[in-house]
Amino acid sequence: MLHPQSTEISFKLNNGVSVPALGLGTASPADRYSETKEAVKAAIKAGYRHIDTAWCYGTEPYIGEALKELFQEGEIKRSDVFITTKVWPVYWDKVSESLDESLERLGIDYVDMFLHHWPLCYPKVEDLVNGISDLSRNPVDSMNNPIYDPKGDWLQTYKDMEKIYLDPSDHRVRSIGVSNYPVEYLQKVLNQCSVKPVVNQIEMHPRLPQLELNKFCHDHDILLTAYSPLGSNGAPNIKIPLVQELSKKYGASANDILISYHIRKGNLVIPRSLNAQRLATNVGFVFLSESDIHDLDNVGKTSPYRYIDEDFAAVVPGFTGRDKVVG
Ligand SMILES: NC(=O)C1=CN([C@@H]2O[C@H](COP(=O)(O)OP(=O)(O)OC[C@H]3O[C@@H](n4cnc5c(N)ncnc54)[C@H](O)[C@@H]3O)[C@@H](O)[C@H]2O)C=CC1
Ligand SMILES: O=C1O[C@H](CO)[C@@H](O)[C@@H]1O
Repeated sequence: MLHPQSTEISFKLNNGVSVPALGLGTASPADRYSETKEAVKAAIKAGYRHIDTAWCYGTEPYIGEALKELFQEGEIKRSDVFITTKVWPVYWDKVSESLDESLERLGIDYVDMFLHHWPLCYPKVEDLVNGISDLSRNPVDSMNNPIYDPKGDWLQTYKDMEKIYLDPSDHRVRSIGVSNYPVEYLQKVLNQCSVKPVVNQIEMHPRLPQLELNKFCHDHDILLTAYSPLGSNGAPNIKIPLVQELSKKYGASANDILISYHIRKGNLVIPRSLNAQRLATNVGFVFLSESDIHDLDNVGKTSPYRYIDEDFAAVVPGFTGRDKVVG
């Protein structure tokens, strides 16, 4: 049976906006930020129409350069590409400023999706050397423990995003959503806010299948976006024996199996690569069977593994500690 490429599959967000299932991740390593420009151009030429970035990645200006050239060359127009950015916790109470900075760096006047990056609040601590907009990305005390803003209220960030989205004179965002939200936080948003998040972007792959969040989000018409689908740096998930087995069974790359796993479940997925050849070849969609999906879920069901595990996430229930994760 013939199947479309992963780049040709789209889903509908709960506000009616269409989103390509496969997006390009752009959390490039700091010493390779500038390569993001050519990666974005290569991805667009390979058929990608969805780019995931964030205020804190440092790659927005390079994505902006790529988009400018792609628009000038007539390769795509703005409405052909879905762009996501995110507000980082140092700007938990400066949502509008964060959005303006992102738009300026990206060289565009709206984003298709604007996400609350983490439900926590950092104080604004100056860091003129390694900071972002001269603020420390992850403020820590003298013992290297994360410090949080005592006046902070993570829900306020989402409420401020909601105001922007609902203001009929403000056209800067086409949809709003969240990232790294556990079920109880999503429930709080549903109880206290009027705009349902369109997505929850979370780490998800066979070693961290996130079955509880899948059920909750699908029951509430919230899409999940899988980050670190390959297992982040070095793509360790490619070596999972079952992934290798399915790769042989379907005559597809292990990368395609790991991406199709999410799309087949109706979720979005945003792998990262700076390699033009990989970007062009890893877009095959594999129509995995129900039993393949079940088996892939089982890889991490009993002993889930989280690759992105940073100290600051300790305040978000269930989101930290490699030994403590709930799949
Ligand atoms: N919302 C959030 O808190 C987070 C969001 N993200 C987003 O998700 C994206 C993807 O997650 P990442 O952690 O970047 O990791 P990933 O799981 O996409 O893996 C990236 C790694 O895989 C390598 N790779 C890519 N294709 C490969 C192939 N075919 N064979 C071998 N190696 C390959 C890359 O060189 C890189 O080292 C990010 O770039 C970012 O946009 C990532 C982390 C957290
Ligand atoms: O999006 C993100 O990327 C970094 C890790 O790559 C993480 O801190 C953040 O959630």
